[in-house]
Amino acid sequence: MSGKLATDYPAWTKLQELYDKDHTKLVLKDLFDADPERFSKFSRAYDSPQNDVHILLDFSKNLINDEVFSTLIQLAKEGGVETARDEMFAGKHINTSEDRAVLHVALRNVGNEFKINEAGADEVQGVLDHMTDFANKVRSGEWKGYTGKPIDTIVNIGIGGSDLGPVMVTEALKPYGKKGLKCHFVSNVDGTHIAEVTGECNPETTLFIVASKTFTTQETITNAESAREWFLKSAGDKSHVAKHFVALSTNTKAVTDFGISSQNIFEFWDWVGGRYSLWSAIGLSIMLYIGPDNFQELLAGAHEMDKHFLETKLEDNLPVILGLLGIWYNDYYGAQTHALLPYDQYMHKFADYFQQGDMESNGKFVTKDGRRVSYQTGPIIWGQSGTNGQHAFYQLIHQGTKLIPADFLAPIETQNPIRGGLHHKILLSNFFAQPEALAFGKTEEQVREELGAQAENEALRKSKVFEGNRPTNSILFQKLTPRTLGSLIVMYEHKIFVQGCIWGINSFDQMGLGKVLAKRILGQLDDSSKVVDHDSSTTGLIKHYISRA
Ligand SMILES: O=P(O)(O)OC[C@H]1O[C@@H](O)[C@@H](O)[C@@H](O)[C@@H]1O
Repeated sequence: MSGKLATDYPAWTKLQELYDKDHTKLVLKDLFDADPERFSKFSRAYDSPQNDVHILLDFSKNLINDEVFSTLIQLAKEGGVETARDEMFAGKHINTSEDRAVLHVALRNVGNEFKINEAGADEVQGVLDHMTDFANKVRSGEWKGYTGKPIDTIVNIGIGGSDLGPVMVTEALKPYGKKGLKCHFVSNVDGTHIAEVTGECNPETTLFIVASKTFTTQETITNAESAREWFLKSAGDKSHVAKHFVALSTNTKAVTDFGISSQNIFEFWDWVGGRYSLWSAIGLSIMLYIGPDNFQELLAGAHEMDKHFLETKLEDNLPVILGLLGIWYNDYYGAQTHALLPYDQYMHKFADYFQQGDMESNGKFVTKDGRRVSYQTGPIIWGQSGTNGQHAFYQLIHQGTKLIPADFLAPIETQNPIRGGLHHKILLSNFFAQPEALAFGKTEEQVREELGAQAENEALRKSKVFEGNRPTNSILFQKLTPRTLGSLIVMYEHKIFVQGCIWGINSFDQMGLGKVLAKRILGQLDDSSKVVDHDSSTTGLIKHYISRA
């Protein structure tokens, strides 16, 4: 990552020329009519080395032709994606503002294939062993609560990267979860969240996992203190905390100050970014739920996709292709958003997860060398599982005025083949139908034929036209196994990397402003005479609150 501006690259300029010259001609119907081989040309199959993960990426329904595609690949070359990628894997401090390496790839370095020289990288296995030992004890019932009962409920207390990954993965891998083990996730500082969750827990059989890289995050520490208070109301003796509270953190001092025993700390390192941390100790709730073997599978799938990203030439490289297509719409077509639409109910938190993954990474307006960009960077990521989204917001994607590139994802095999697979066939028929409808729409002529005598009603006729030409990727994978999920997550992680690299921004830092202001305001909320140094709106709001609280 050079910190260069994307506009410095000749391919960037050439893409603008291609857009100006050709975008009116990039009509999917015509492109498919002109080339019967378009699907095979613009799709790529990924098969894992042991042939247990299959992912097909069909990107033929994108507004591209050969020249656009090859120029996008050229942009990746000029943008130094390969060099930056190699630097990341080698442990170079590519997070320049924080002078840190970016080594989530070291967390899933199965078999130590990548040689990484960075303090802590050689401790990864030790922490995994610690997690495995602990998970086995809890899952087998050997680990007992303060009254001698086994644990049947885990509560992960964390926010942002210390919450979203564990939530998303435990939901996605429910079929692999331990029956009878309940998992809760408390993130919001709104007391409602912890109160509702503890309301469902028995202190004798509940394990709290306090997940915080820094162990200073106000929401998490407040929730953890409240959980401890709730627990001690029943347990009485503080020495029981050790059986019911563990911590996942890089800040061991703050954890022991909190009262958690040093044996119950699962560590990680400053080169693990919060939004890339589910592979680290932050994944303890995942391991407890799906078991160490399945967690290992998740890591293996992640590692295999790392290798794919590292070793595959750019034009066949899934994260590179996804990243470049995103740039094409974001920077040339003016698309503001990108939708993630998994046709798998278990993936219902996938878009939420990548909302943070992508938007916190690439929502930046200065390059790594401090220049303001003159182009759009990270897109707004959103989405929902299909088919629910179809009955909510797809109308706007089909007939609205905005261009919304979307990724459709679906498993070939369902985990729940009820009624002879009927549900899954219906689900998949929608998965196939939507991108087709988005691409090819319905012309006024077709509407006229359908309407018969009513076709003379011009308003009615026009309202039924679907212009089509709305771009999508279709991603079909075999089955949502732990290994496949690991690969899918990493495919998107590296997509974000590719884009950040070309935009010249630092995808791995995060500067918080709201957090600092909130702390100052907290000290003013009890006394209106303390409400100083704000604009009149903020002052008015705080004083209104104080007068009525
Ligand atoms: O894990 P901790 O340190 O509590 O941070 C929790 C979260 O805080 C947010 O503001 C972001 O920076 C996230 O990336 C991070 O995951």
